[in-house]
Amino acid sequence: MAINDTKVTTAAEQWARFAPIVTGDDYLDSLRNRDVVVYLFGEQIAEPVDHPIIRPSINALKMTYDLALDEPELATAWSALIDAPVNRFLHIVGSPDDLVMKNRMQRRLGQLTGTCFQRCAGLDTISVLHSITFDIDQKHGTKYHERYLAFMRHAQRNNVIIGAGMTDPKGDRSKRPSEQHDPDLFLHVTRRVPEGIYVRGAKAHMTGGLNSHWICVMPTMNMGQDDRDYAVVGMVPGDAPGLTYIYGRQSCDTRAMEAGDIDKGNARFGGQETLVVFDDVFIPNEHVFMDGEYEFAQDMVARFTSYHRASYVCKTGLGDVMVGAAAAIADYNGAAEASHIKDKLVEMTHLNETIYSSAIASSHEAKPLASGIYMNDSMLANVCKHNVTRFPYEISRLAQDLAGGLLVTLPSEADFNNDVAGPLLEKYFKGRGNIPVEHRRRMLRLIENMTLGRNAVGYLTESLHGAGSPQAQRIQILRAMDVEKKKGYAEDLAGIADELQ
Ligand SMILES: Cc1cc2nc3c(=O)[nH]c(=O)nc-3n(C[C@H](O)[C@H](O)[C@H](O)COP(=O)(O)OP(=O)(O)OC[C@H]3O[C@@H](n4cnc5c(N)ncnc54)[C@H](O)[C@@H]3O)c2cc1C
Repeated sequence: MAINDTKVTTAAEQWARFAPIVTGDDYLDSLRNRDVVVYLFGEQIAEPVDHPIIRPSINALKMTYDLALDEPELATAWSALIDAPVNRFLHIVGSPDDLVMKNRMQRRLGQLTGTCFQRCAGLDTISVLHSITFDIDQKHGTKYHERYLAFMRHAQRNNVIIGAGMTDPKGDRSKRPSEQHDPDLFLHVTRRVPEGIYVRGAKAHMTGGLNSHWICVMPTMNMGQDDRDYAVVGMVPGDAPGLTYIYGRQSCDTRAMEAGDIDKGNARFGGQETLVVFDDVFIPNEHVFMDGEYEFAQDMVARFTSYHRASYVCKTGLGDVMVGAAAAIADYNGAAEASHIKDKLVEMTHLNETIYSSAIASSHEAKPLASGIYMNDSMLANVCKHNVTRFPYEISRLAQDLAGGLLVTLPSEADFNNDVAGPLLEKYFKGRGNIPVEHRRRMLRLIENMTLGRNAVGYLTESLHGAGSPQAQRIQILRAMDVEKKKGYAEDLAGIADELQ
């Protein structure tokens, strides 16, 4: 691939194009008329904001702005950096309480949207950058922390969304970045000029990338000396020249193109993942926060996962919706009073609250780092995320149990609107008492949406792989579990003297 001579722009020029966002509608406006290259179903999309498949994902992010106005005590915080209140998704965590409040807000947004609202990875990125830039400066005498704070002042004043581009395509998993057959399988620096750097490669599965104002690129794994050019962290505007977004398909996504809103299951809200390709994208020095300090990549990933694995508490908000949906459909079916139904709702709640408790505990147990920021307890954050890789699947199984087979055999909205088929369906799909058939259909479609359809991405598979596949948590738990110390407790109580060992 030839090197693009994309125009060198300064950080000031990049920020000059932003206007402060206050309301959810301001946010929608901020995404309009951007010069972004987006492919979906083999076509370039002129205006993503108005596309029926994309719009629900934008609505979910919009909710993070709406909530800040509706429930400011939950979704805003005071920023010492600009001496003003800021959206909690841009707040630099100064205490364990900040992390607890963040978790509460995440659960609330899960309840309101029933999907991934796409802003947590960005928040966790700005948290980890605070301490990593500080630590690199301490060792190398660089100026990354100052640059980071300057970026954050702009970000907070303009109330922007930052997406996290950590996961590279990775090619052959057994090989390091510098060993891949194609050097672009991990994002890397291709050129350094006095004003900044150029990066090439791609970031995979990027949540809300297209809906973000900035994308932070950062390493996805530990790096060695030969991987120097891959050890790069920088902020790229979401509409930077050289970026191409290729939209990820979701199960049942074309239902968003159909008439009517019932078969969509959750017509208003959805998630979004894209492959984001960087074709020699320029990053001005002011927005470069790591360039070649490969020995910090491992710490950066470990700290990011400490924050981000606790952020999966958001799935408890979706779990609340699932418990509610399961209880409602049992009620509509006339089975709500059965003892096994109540017991299954108890089981779902128990699983959901177990996730919540590990996340909240991890935040309460947060400790300060050298830069002054607080970080979640890593063991408990990993336990939280590991629970999330399993419990939503069991919660979904129980919701499907209570829903009955109609969950997957219910005819289409078009058939319900048909003059002949419609009345037959109304007659034969009547449930309990005066509950309208439409209520039953809507609740079944919501459960379908979250366990088999578009939002199963956010509730199930993202729960499995997002922030690292299950094995990544087991490795962290293994590292931190200190079995030798625990053997000591047991041997002490068992009366096994040192001299016998
Ligand atoms: C819905 C969704 C949203 C996401 N959002 C974001 C985002 O916003 N930003 C972002 O940066 N990332 C995001 N991710 C990416 C996520 O972090 C990765 O999916 C995750 O780290 C796993 O990587 P992978 O998908 O490449 O799977 P793979 O690496 O291919 O893993 C597949 C399996 O192979 C195993 N495996 C992989 N490598 C090895 C090895 N070397 N040795 C032994 N076993 C191995 C894994 O344990 C796993 O079981 C998202 C993912 C999903 C599904």
